[in-house]
Amino acid sequence: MDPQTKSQFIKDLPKVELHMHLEGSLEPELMIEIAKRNNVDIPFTSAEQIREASVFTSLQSFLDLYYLGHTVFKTRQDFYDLIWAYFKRVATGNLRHCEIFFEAQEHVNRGVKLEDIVLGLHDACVQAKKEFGITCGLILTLLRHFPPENMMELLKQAVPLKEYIVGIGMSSSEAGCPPSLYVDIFNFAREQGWHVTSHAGEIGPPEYVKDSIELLKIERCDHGIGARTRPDIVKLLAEKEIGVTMCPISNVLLKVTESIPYSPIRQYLDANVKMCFNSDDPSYFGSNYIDENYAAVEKEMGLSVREWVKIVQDAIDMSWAEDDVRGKLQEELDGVKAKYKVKELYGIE
Ligand SMILES: Nc1ncnc2[nH]cnc12
Ligand SMILES: [Zn+2]
Repeated sequence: MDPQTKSQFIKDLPKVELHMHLEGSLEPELMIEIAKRNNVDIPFTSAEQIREASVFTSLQSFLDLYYLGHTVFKTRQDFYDLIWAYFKRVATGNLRHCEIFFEAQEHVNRGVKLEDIVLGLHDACVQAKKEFGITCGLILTLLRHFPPENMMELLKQAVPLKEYIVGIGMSSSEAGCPPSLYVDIFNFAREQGWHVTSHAGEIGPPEYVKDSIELLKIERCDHGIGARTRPDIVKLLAEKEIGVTMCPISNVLLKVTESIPYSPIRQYLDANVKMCFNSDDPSYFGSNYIDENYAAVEKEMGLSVREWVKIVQDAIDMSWAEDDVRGKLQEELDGVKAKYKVKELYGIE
């Protein structure tokens, strides 16, 4: 495929995003606007200042700014506006389905009502399906910098809102927070019928990936790149079909990997680990959304057509979408394969 056709082929692929923190899509202009209308003091008066502050030396240096951004949110409308801005942006990049992390624990601990958050987000999801044909699942994401008891309290509060929440995730820094601390939390979440995933092996050691699989029984692994020095754990990911949701631009900007080719993308592809590419916190990482992550991987690594099809197929297979949505995504991927004669020219069914 010539480079121009290849780039169009990658744009045409139906995008499925499984690792995006809603609060990480807060563009600086919207942060300023919501802070003003809610009378929240933040140490910035312009979007430009926030962009200038968005240069990071580590995961923690990012989290410090990121959680400051959380403080502007108060009302149901705020959450609607935040997710709506994401939908509007990604609709232009052919996003078809997403499962989004929302970090209610920060907001509820500040006094915001969980119901306002969930219902504000849900309203926008309904509208996005109508207006853009985008489907969205909401993942209530627990934060490791709060104690497990606080996580459990939030999960219990979320039970009556169960129908609006597709799964439970866990993020924030892994430092000093091994998966073994959260066994009861994940047992409770699974008992409620929620899907479960967790950040593991972003900055944490390989054992955190293994323990998240074996103790927390995660269905997919967010980042998961920390397993790369342990072939036995990479094999476990492949054998148990635990897909990893990779975030290539995030890993480079947070100094987790030296560059995109130095992440384990090639290693995991060759080991037949399921994986997909995602944006993590697009607004804080130079407004690089999922389509820009796809383009960056192609620019740095030049994956084959076969591998690109696998990435999107894996994302569909890893998703927690209902069967009808999954069927529609499959049809769209098959349509792109037919358009580019992928079966005839590249031998992929
Ligand atoms: N990259 C990341 N790692 C852990 N927690 C996060 N929350 C938002 N982005 C995150
Ligand atoms: Zn993340």
